[in-house]
Amino acid sequence: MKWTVSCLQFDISYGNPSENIKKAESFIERESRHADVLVLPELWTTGYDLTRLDKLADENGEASKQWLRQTAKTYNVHLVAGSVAVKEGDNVYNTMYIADNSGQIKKQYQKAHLFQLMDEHLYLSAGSSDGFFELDGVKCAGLICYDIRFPEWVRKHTAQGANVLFISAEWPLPRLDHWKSLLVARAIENQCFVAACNCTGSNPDNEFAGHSLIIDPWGRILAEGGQTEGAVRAEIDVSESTAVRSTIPVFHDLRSDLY
Ligand SMILES: O=C(O)CCC(=O)C(=O)O
Repeated sequence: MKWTVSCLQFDISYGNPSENIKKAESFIERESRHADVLVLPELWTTGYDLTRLDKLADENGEASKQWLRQTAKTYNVHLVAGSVAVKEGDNVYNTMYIADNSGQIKKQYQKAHLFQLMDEHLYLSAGSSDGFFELDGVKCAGLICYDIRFPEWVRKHTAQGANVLFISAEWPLPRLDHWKSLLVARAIENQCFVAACNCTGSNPDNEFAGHSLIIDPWGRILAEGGQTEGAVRAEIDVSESTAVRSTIPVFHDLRSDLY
């Protein structure tokens, strides 16, 4: 399967969902002419407006899912729709939705690792189920930002066969070097493609790094954004992941008797 994948990196308007939805739609409208799969950043409707998140969060994700079904179908594109704040009962989750190009929701993933340095644990609840899904018969996983610091969590998904990792993030500029090194390492050690979408711009507390990346299973960077808004696009041939896994059979050679 060959896909053109595009990460839509943009400056998220703080606590302003209607502005952000308008901006995302115009990116999606333009980029759907060039790509099969589009990836959005983390918390792209609200940004990290944590103190108001309880009010801004989408009740059970109903509005987000409705928007996603319609948008994916209208533009005939698979959407890894970043993440949005979703309220379930008394809890708010950092939730990623994925829809295929027929408008069917394929997956919901709630961020498993909350980033204490940005106070996420005070305002959000951690999810506890995996991010594994399939699109066009391709095994994929969706993960969110801080999750990439947990190689065991990523490996859980690739051990289940995921050949493509989609990451949505609001990764701060001071740790841009970590962002790049961690993503390249996750691609190499898991012998998979990585498509990672980070936002640009800033909020009252952080400046964000942009530099969305698309990386192949050898760890080569196929496309990289800068610090300004735009689409970061590359064609990927998913079978390359299987080819690399048979050249260096890491998954076969794993010593699960030792660790
Ligand atoms: O791990 C990091 O340095 C950044 C993580 C982060 O910003 C997040 O999970 O929102």
